[in-house]
Amino acid sequence: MLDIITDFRQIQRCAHFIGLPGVTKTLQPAEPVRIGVLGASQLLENPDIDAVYIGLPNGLHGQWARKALKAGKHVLCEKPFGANQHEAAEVHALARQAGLLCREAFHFREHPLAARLRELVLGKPQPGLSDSSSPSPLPGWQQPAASPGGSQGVLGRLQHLDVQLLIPEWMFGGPQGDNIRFQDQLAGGAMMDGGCYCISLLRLLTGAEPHVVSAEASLVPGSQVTDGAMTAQLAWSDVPGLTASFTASLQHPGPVPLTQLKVQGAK
Ligand SMILES: NC(=O)C1=CN([C@@H]2O[C@H](COP(=O)(O)OP(=O)(O)OC[C@H]3O[C@@H](n4cnc5c(N)ncnc54)[C@H](OP(=O)(O)O)[C@@H]3O)[C@@H](O)[C@H]2O)C=CC1
Ligand SMILES: O=C1OC[C@@H](O)[C@H](O)[C@H]1O
Repeated sequence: MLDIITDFRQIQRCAHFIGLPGVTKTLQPAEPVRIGVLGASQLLENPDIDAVYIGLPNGLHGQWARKALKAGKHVLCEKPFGANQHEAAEVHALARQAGLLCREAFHFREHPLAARLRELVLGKPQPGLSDSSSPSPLPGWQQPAASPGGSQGVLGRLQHLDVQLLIPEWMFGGPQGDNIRFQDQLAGGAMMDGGCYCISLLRLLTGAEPHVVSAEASLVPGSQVTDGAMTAQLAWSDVPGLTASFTASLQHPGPVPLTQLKVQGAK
């Protein structure tokens, strides 16, 4: 968050940071950033504000992204930027229609490590905000490449990728607690929390859209929809021979988080 504000300070039109009660009071940036505290609706009505960051629980992303876009604001929204496919498509369409940027906060995609990984695995540079030559009406938005078949990294033709994002139960208090990650009505669950990173990474490293072959969720006690862990097998219909798997968990028994990527190529 502070990095984002620091960046905003380089841009004249974003010199003022205005936020919600309880958020801004902990920040003490140097002049000339001016801090104000407004309610959310006032914030969206303010013509001096160009962009908003939505750091709410998952189940509220869609409705606030819609409100912000309708108010003419660019949006940086926490991941996942919709609670379901319908909501994500609606927000995406709204942003395109309005010619506004709506960016999902997968910041790992902007790190040099991600660029290097993509170069190694796919042999292609990374699309993204850094590509200022993009003619897209939404800066930084690009169609994923149709297929990774034509391009190869150091491992040769890609065969299988496996991603693990395992968070120990103690970190968020487990399903008995009140963390947003375990709330049905806030679109919680391991798939929504960590699984979306796994899919995002797989899309980044292959440049193509996977589909689900099979998936197995372990639901948290008392819920019909919130998964404590999710394992899935994926494939790519336009890339024969390429498969992937991932596991996202909020109930990892280990003492520390585990994030791991394994890539198998033909070489
Ligand atoms: N990109 C990244 O690296 C990270 C992304 N995230 C994402 O950020 C989002 C928020 O996660 P996190 O910060 O842990 O969440 P928090 O539980 O800390 O809540 C964040 C904010 O949402 C408000 N809020 C919480 N519950 C409700 C509710 N029921 N109704 C209205 N407002 C509510 C909180 O207000 P109050 O304080 O007043 O309760 C708080 O301001 C999630 O989508 C998560 O996936 C999270 C961590 C890292
Ligand atoms: O970056 C993150 O790491 C831990 C997750 O639970 C969190 O929501 C996520 O965004």
